[in-house]
Amino acid sequence: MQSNMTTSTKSNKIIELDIDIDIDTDDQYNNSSTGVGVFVEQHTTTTMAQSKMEESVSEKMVHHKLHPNSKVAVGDKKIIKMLTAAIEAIPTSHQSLDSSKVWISFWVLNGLDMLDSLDTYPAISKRTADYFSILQNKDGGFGGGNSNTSHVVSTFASVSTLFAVGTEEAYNIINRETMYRFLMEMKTPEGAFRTEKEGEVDSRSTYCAIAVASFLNILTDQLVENVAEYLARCQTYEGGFGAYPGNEAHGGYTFCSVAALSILNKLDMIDMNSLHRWITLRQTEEGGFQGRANKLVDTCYAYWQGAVYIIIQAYLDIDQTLKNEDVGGNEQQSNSNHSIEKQLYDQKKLQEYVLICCQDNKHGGFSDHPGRGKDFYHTCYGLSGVSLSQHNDIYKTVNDINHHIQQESTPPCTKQSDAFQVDQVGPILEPVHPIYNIRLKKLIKGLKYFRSLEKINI
Ligand SMILES: CC(C)=CCC/C(C)=C/CC/C(C)=C/COP(=O)(O)OP(=O)(O)O
Ligand SMILES: [Zn+2]
Repeated sequence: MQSNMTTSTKSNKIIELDIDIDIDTDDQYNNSSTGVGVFVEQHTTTTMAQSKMEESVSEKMVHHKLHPNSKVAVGDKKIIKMLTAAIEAIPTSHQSLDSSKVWISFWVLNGLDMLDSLDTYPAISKRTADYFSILQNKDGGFGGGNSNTSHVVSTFASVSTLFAVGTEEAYNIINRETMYRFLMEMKTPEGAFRTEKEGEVDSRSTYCAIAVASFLNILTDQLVENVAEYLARCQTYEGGFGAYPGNEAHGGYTFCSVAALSILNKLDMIDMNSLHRWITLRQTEEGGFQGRANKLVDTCYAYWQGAVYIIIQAYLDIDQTLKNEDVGGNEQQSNSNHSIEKQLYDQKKLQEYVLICCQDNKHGGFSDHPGRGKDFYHTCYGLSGVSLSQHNDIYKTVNDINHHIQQESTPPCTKQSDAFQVDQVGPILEPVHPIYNIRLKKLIKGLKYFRSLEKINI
C-alpha cells in the first residue's frame, strides 16, 4: 500500500514518509481516530520535559562560559554554612520529613565529612550519640524519628551516620545482639528483607540489612542465606535491576542489588555485560545520569549510578591510571591528565552537570535539576557522586578494603585534578567508598573497630 502521511497539529512536527509496505489495516492498529498518524513525532509530557531540561542545561553552560570566574567549586564556604546550619535547625522546607530525621542527619553530616568539616564541629560526637541512642528501639532497629518504630532503611541511615561521625562514643550506642535479631526477624524465606513488620519487601531494604550487618560484623551464614539469589533475580532483560523480581530496571535499585552482591562477593551470579551496557546508556547528553530509560537526568544518580560504574570497574579490575598510549602502543604519562577512554563514564561531564547546572551559587547546595530548589538529599548524593568522579583509584578500595582494615591505612587515591577544573579552584572532595557512601578513612576505622569486638551470641 502506498502511504504518504503529512499530518500536522500545532504541537506536532511533520514527518513525511513515503513507504511501500503491507500493513494490517485492522482498526485497532489504526491511529486515525486520534487524528495523529503513527509516523508523526508527537510531543508528549516526557519529550517536552526533556526539551525544557536541555534548554536549562545549555543556558547554565553558556552562562558559565561567559562568566568563567563565577564560582562553581564545591570548596566554597557556602555549602559548609548551609549544612552546618541544619545541625541546629532544619529549614521549614524539610519539616514534613519528621520520620526521616535520621536521613537528614546522614545527608548533612556525611556532606560535611566529604568537605572535611565534620570533626571540628563542637560536640558533634556526643550530640549524635545522645540523639541516636534515643532512636534505637528495644527490638534492635532504629526508627526514622522520635518514637518511630524500627525500620530497616532508617536503621541503615542511623548506622551510616554513626560511622560518618566515626568515634567509639558513637559506635557504642549500637546494640549488635538486638540488631542481629531485628534483621533476622525482617528476613523473608525468599532471601530478601522487609522494611519493617508487615512492610514491603525489596532490594533496597535488602541492601540496607546486608550493609548494616557488614558494618557491624554480624554478617552470618544464616543472615545471608538465599540473599544473593534474590538480588540476582532482580536483574531485568534490560541489564539493570528492579526493586524486586519482574520490576522495571532503575538506578536506585540497581545500586542496591549490585552493592549488596559486591559485599556478598557474588557478582559472578549476574549478567555483567548486560549491566555494563545498561549503565553506559544512563549517562545523558547533559552529562549527568538518568535513573532509567527515557527519564530525566537527576543529580542524585551521580551517586546511585556512579557507584555502580565503580563497582563494575573493581569487578573487572580495569586499571584507570591516567596514561596515554602512543601509536606504538607504549604507555606514556598523560599531560592532559584526562583520558576519557580509560573511564567507564565521562567523569568530567558528570561533575559539570552537578557543579555548574545544579548548584545554588548564592547559598550553596545542590538540586536535582537546574533552576530547582536545593535540598539535603541532592546535596549529599551530588557530593558523593562528584567525590567518586574525582579519585581515579577509588575502585581499588573495593578490592583492597580488608588489607587497609588490617593496616588501618587509608588507600592512596590519585586525584583527577583535570576533571575538577570546572572552576580551577576549590578542593578535591574526600574520597568515599562506592558501596557504603562513607568517607574511606571513617569506613576503615569503623570496620576495624567492629571486627575487633567479640562475636555476638546468636
Ligand atoms: C540505600 C537506599 C536507601 C537506596 C535507595 C535507592 C533508591 C531506590 C533511590 C532512588 C530514589 C529516587 C530518585 C526515586 C525516584 O524515582 P522516580 O520514578 O520518581 O524517578 P525517575 O523519574 O528518575 O525514575
Ligand atoms: Zn534525585
